Amino acid sequence: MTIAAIVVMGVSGSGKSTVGGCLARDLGWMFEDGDAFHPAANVAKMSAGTPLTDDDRWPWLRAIAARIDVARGTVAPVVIGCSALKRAYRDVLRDGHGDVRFLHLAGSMDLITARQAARVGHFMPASLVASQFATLEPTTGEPDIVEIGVEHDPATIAREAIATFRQRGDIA
Ligand SMILES: Nc1ncnc2c1ncn2[C@@H]1O[C@H](COP(=O)(O)OP(=O)(O)OP(=O)(O)O)[C@@H](O)[C@H]1O
Ligand SMILES: O=C(O)[C@H](O)[C@@H](O)[C@H](O)[C@H](O)CO
Repeated sequence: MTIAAIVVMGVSGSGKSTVGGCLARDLGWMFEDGDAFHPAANVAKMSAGTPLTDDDRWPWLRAIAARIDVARGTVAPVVIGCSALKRAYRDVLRDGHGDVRFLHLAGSMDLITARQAARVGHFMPASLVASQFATLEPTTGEPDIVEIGVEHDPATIAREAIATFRQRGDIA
């Protein structure tokens, strides 16, 4: 089975863009930031400190699934950062194909809130991190998800993720 995408998932501030960039570079794959697929209204809402609803998220998730479908069609796999907080969201991205894998960047609310508060030039306020944790559904029972803690530096996390995906036979 050729993998179409590795989705780097986790709450806002968990390091999806940072780690996803390292991962894509190390694999020689393209990187896409899921934030770029949000309609402007979603970005405005988050910037104002209001969490998105399911209805806000469905079109965004479908747009990311469509990008994964392009990767599938062109056989050019992609790393995509997308919070994918609920199982139903992850199912939209899987789209029943069996060729999507997830890297879940897991960490404590304290650590991630501190990183988020220190980050500059991003629309997402640190005040939304708590709601991200409240929305995050456990990934247990989803064998296509590899979880790594965010205490390590991004390059180490990317290396560990590649070693694990290789060990599992997901990637060459
Ligand atoms: N493993 C890490 N160790 C130390 N700092 C990190 C790590 N990962 C990310 N950071 C820092 O934490 C902040 C948040 O990271 P990043 O923007 O990559 O998160 P994100 O999950 O993409 O966020 P969002 O979903 O809000 O776009 C950044 O300032 C980044 O430099
Ligand atoms: O599902 C959501 O609540 C949003 O998509 C957020 O997770 C943002 O995309 C991102 O994390 C902020 O940069």
